[in-house]
Amino acid sequence: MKLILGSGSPRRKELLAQLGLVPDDIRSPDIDEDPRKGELPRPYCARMAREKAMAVPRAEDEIVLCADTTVALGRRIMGKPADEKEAAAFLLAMSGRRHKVITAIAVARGTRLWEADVVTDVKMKRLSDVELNAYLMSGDWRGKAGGYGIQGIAGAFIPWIQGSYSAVMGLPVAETAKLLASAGYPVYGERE
Ligand SMILES: Cc1cn([C@H]2C[C@H](O)[C@@H](COP(=O)(O)OP(=O)(O)OP(=O)(O)O)O2)c(=O)[nH]c1=O
Repeated sequence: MKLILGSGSPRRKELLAQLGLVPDDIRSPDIDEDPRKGELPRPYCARMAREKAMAVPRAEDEIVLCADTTVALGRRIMGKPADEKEAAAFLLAMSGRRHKVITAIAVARGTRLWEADVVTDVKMKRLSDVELNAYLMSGDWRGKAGGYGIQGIAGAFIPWIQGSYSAVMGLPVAETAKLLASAGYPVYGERE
C-alpha cells in the first residue's frame, strides 16, 4: 500500500517523518478555503481536511492523508493571513489572550474516509510593539494559520499550551498514527 501525503506543508512532511513514515508521493490539494456564512471553527476545520482528502486523486492501492490547521478566537476563524496587515490584525487580536488551534486530519482509502480532530488551548503573551514588528519583519507568519508558527521565533510568544504541540504545528502525531492504523495502514509493520 502506498502512502500519499496530500499536503504541500513542509511541517506535515516533517511530523510524518517523526513516525518513521516517508510518503511515496506528495500531492497538494487545491480547494476553496473560504468559510461558509456562520460556520464555526471546528466544523470548518473538519470540513477542510475532509474536502482536501476527497480532492486529492488516488489509485486503488493508495492511502491519502490530509490535514487542516485553523486558529480560532472564539467564533472567529483565522486562516493563513493574506498579507502583513492581516497577520498584524490576527496577532493583535490574540495578544495577551488564549485561543484555540484546531487540527483536523482525514485519511481516504478505497471508498472510505477516516476523520479525527485535536483542539489545543494556546496562550499568547501580550505583544509589545517591538515584538510584533520584529515578527512581522521576519516574514515567518507567511502561510501559517493565525499568522504565527509555534515552532519558530513566535515560540517566544507562547508561554503555555494545553493539548498537542504537534497538532499546533500542523499534524498531531499520536492521532495520525492511530487514524492511519485504523484505516489499515501498517504504521508499525512491513510496508512493501
Ligand atoms: C498555528 C500554526 C500553524 N502552522 C501552519 C501549519 C499549516 O501548514 C498552516 C495552516 O494551513 P493549512 O491550510 O492547514 O495547510 P497548508 O495550506 O499549509 O498546506 P496543505 O493544505 O497543502 O496541507 O499553518 C504552523 O506551522 N505553526 C503553527 O504554530
